[in-house]
Amino acid sequence: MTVESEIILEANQVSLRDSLGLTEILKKISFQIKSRDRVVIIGASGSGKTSLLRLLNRLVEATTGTLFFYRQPYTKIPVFNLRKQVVLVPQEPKFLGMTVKETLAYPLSLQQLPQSEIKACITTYCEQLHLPESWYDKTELQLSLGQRQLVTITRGLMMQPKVLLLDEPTSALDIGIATRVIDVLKAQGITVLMVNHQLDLAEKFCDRVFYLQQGELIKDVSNVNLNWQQLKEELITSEQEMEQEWT
Ligand SMILES: Nc1ncnc2c1ncn2[C@@H]1O[C@H](COP(=O)(O)OP(=O)(O)OP(=O)(O)O)[C@@H](O)[C@H]1O
Repeated sequence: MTVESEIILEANQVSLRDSLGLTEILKKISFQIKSRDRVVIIGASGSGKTSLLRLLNRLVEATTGTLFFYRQPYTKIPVFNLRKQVVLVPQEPKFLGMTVKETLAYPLSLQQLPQSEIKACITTYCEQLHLPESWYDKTELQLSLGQRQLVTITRGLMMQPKVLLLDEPTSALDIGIATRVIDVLKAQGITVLMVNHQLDLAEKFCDRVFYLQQGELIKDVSNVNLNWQQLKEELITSEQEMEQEWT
């Protein structure tokens, strides 16, 4: 087996209920993620996209079913080790009172990397993503949502994870910066699962689509079978149906 076809993540009949056990948020989801897969998760609002990423980052626990990381059940892996390798970039990043530079350095200092290496890493990745030095001493209150997103994407990449989970990472970025982010992700050959409503952008980057509907994974399509136009139309219809249900 080549490294490219190695299975990194696996979900086997995974379900998730809310904390009160009243609602089934994700229903018997199964999939395998191989090295270098670039998956976009789509679906109408409330279909479970963010919940799936949170589950994969172990911010919530599966109610039934099993998740595996390199064939090891999630429950057997210390959370800190898992989160070092399966990194989540949330939609609304928080810096917990730290400056940009401290935020970028934090995960690497937890791994006890020498300061000189951390500094070099920050410089390299900030240059690649065009994150200006003038932001280094700013706090989250001094940055826009898009700027904060760029900082947390940079931090996620700096951790060189096995899998990067991105929750609408480019929703507040202008198209030029968003495209640059996508180009860098592509160049790094990183394995990615991203929630993204901007399907035109996802089309440039992703080679696999997970389609969620009311917590069910109703489609898992890759490469040759991908018809982006059809998916866009289906998604619009699904979103309209969901809106009608709400009103
Ligand atoms: N902690 C929770 N407790 C109860 N219900 C929850 C919780 N988290 C999510 N949900 C419910 O689970 C469903 C899926 O939510 P989720 O945020 O995963 O959807 P989504 O597809 O990411 O939506 P959007 O596109 O609007 O961000 C929603 O109906 C939501 O109300």
